[in-house]
Amino acid sequence: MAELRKECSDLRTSNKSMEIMLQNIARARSPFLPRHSVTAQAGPSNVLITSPTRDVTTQSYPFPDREVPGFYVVIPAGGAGTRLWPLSRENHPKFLLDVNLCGNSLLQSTWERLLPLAGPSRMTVVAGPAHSEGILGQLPNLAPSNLFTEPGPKDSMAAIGLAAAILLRRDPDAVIGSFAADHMISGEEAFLGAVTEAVEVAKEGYLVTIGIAPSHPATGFGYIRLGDRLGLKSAPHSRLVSSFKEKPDAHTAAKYLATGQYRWNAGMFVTKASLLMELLKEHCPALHEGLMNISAVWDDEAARKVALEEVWPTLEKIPIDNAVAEPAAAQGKVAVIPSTFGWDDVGDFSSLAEMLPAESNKPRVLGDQRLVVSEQTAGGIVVPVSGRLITCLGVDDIVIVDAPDALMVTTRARSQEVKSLVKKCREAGWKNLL
Ligand SMILES: Nc1nc2c(ncn2[C@@H]2O[C@H](COP(=O)(O)OP(=O)(O)O[C@H]3O[C@H](CO)[C@@H](O)[C@H](O)[C@@H]3O)[C@@H](O)[C@H]2O)c(=O)[nH]1
Repeated sequence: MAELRKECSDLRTSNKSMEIMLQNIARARSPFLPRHSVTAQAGPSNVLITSPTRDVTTQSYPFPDREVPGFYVVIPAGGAGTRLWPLSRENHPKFLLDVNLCGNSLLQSTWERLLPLAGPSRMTVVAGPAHSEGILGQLPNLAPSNLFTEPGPKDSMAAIGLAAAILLRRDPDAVIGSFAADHMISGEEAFLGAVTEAVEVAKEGYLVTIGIAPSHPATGFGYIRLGDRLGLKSAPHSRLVSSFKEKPDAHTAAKYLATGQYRWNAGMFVTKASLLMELLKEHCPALHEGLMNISAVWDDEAARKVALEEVWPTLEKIPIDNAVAEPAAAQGKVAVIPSTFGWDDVGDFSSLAEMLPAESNKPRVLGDQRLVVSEQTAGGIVVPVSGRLITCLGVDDIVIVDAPDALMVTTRARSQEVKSLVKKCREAGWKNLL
């Protein structure tokens, strides 16, 4: 018996070491994978994904004073973030990467930031089937029943609408807040304060967004024009949204900034689930009907599978901004909480560069500084991943990303266009590297 016990113990140790070894290998391959993650390759102790005992209702909740009762977090985790290729790949999209080498992926940081408000049982994620395993591996406290798997990308309205329709059936009074899985935020207290205020305004029957103070005339974001103050005691900063302006050109963006009346749209929406579905019914009735039909059978696995197969492909592909936010703003039903926390959608290598400390006449380095030797090369960003030495001379504002299997070189000004480079690689037959 003692021998058997020792054998079991040895086996457990070797499984454990195997897991650590595999995680270390994965990390050595890419330092941009987060520190804490249980993946399918992690070996036999990978029970989190299938374990029927993964029960969030029994988990401890360490932030009782921050909790907002009845508030549900929805994290749409879509898109591959191809502008960050070759760091991001189809199997490791931006939200699963630790892009600033802080130890957490963007998804994990999003989860931790919002957990105090909702607690694990009211945290939900909407994502495609290819990423379910990665998501559950990175978020061990996410209940599998709170991961809403969509068969294919249908843009943000269908993703957020699916979560809203399911949560509405679970809790008719649910207030939901949707927050992208792959954004960076600094000033977390200000962020939590803004969301808490947004919930108060949502309870008054508004679709509420959070407006970010713009720091430069960005062309990759939507803008929100501020309207009148709402005058709510519980939400002193709240204003009506006068209108949304999606991704203006540089000239128009500069004009917006000069007025002081615009905020960036960070794609954060807080609303009663019932209001979101009413607005959807009014402005996109077919999409509303499809989502209501799917949510009606969500808890029946077989019926859900059929509904997703039959209905999902027919749904309209439309962003939440166009589907409901813009038309509802014209009806005076959208409010904004202008806020001051730092925010970025880390959309490309140029915005990643902005997050790193600058040194004069040197590129910023994301990774091991010793691997980059440069002269007269200012303003750019170098990402050494492969481990080889990278040298540059006289190439200002350059972007170099040196992954083991692909090297990407561009300029900061053109880093938004990496997306089209990825498309070109696909056409050239390099699908396995994307
Ligand atoms: N699950 C899922 N999520 C999706 C899908 N499509 C988009 N999303 C998620 O919805 C959010 C917004 O989608 P994007 O496609 O990234 O939007 P965008 O063009 O960048 O513009 C929106 O976000 C900007 C801020 O990043 C805003 O400035 C802009 O006004 C707009 O709201 C992101 O979190 C993205 O992951 C989808 O098919 N499925």
